[in-house]
Amino acid sequence: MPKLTQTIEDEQAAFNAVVKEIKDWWASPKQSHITRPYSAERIASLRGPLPQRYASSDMALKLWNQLNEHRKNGTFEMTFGVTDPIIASQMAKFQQTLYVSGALCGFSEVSEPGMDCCDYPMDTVPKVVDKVFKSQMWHSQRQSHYRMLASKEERADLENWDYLTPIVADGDMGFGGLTSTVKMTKLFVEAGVAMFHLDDLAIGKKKFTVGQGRTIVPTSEYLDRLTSARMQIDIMGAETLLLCRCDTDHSEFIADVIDARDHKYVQGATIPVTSLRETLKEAAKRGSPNLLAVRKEWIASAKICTYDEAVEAVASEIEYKDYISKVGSGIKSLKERETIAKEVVSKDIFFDWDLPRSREGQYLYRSCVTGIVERSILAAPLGDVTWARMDAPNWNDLVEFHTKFSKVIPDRNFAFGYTGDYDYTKAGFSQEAIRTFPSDLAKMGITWQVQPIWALQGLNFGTEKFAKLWRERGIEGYIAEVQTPALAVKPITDGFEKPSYSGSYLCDAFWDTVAVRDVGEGAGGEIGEKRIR
Ligand SMILES: C[C@](O)(C(=O)O)[C@H](CC(=O)O)C(=O)O
Repeated sequence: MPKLTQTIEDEQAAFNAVVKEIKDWWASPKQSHITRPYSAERIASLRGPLPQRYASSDMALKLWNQLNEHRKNGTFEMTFGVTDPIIASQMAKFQQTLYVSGALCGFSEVSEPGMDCCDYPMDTVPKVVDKVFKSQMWHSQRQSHYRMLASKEERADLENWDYLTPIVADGDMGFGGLTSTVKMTKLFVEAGVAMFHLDDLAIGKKKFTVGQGRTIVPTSEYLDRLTSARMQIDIMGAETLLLCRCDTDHSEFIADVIDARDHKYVQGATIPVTSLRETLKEAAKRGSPNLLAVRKEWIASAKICTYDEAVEAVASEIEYKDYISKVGSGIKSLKERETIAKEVVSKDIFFDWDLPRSREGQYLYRSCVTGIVERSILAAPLGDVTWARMDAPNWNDLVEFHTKFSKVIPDRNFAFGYTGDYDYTKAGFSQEAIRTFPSDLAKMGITWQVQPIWALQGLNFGTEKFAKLWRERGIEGYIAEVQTPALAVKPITDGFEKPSYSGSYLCDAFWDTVAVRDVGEGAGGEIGEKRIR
């Protein structure tokens, strides 16, 4: 194998040039809001020798401009979840962006379908992004070819859609440890994604069906996840946007207590009882039919609360005030809180956060808007857009989150998901409030809004209706209810003068181009003047 012949000086000069290029790039307007915990030198050393150019960068810059334009004007983008290129092509007419939803991919893009538990392979969503992005390129290609077959005058009446709608994708929790997040990020960038989101949920613990809440990871692990993705984007020299999603709302558990920033939200037992784990084990042995009820009873009997609440319950009013002022607003671990309480509270405080731990080791967590704001603000400098995913459309929580966040980091672009089974009436929304909800959200800076799983309701519903029609009315029903109205749409969808959902003229053009040699001079030169066909 030949050795590289470069001198050490040349190698150093080339390295220094890359470092400078990275530093200049990070100072550019699109990058300057990001704070990295690593140096340009480190990123330069992690780069390979053949710099690549990624379409992801073009799409990210396009999305970034769209979002900032919305932010300036108080307007917003409304998109929905898609995994199918056919649906994506029609969305280009009304949506500025597309969303590749993990939940939808888990249902329809894998050989083992299932609930949104993030248990599908790590490359599932990137592969769908790749498929959809390639379809966008293909639609752009066939459209531009078709247009260039027409004269300038004719072109004015032809369809001219922007099929390159930036794709936002679901990266869930990064599908493993640091290296999985790195690999997934690489796949997303290579696939042409404009932005993807990473959340703070614990891997393998995304449950919806057992009547228990979600589990988040410690703040430090969430930040590491985002940093891993940011590092990989930087290694690739891409502009890809990172959406920092925070799923702390209504989370019931935290996977670990390694980060003191989380301690004030961890709950413990304030009565010395048998541990929850032992209690459940005993109940299972006895054949108790409802372990969830046993758990509920245990939680009530152990008087579960946070450490500060435990202090409040025992201390006098003056002692508690003293305790709170000594704790202050900085980070204080449980140990530090206990030391302060020992100093200022005359009575003993019993607090044990190990007693309520689950059999998987999770700690009980108390979610609140302040906690979500704190996490999101710590995460923000690693990403470009923020999404505090809510379990329900709670208007007060939404206002509190976005107002508090914006006081610390103004002008942020936020995302919001209209999750499929949100009950707006139950959440107190009037018909009028539902109507104005999207624009009311936009007033708080929520510029990117998505209905992630429309396909599960909308497509299912539409397919069921058509299946019934086809069974009952056959081709007569098809012609009356599908074909005739579809062909009546002007301009004809994806088809121009000759209805064709498949862009057959592009295929013809390949034949024409290759066959030019046999048909003689001139055919290939007539583009823009005269049809080849
Ligand atoms: C956005 C989401 O992550 C998805 O996979 O589409 C889901 C969607 C949903 O549950 O409606 C989520 O919000 O967690």
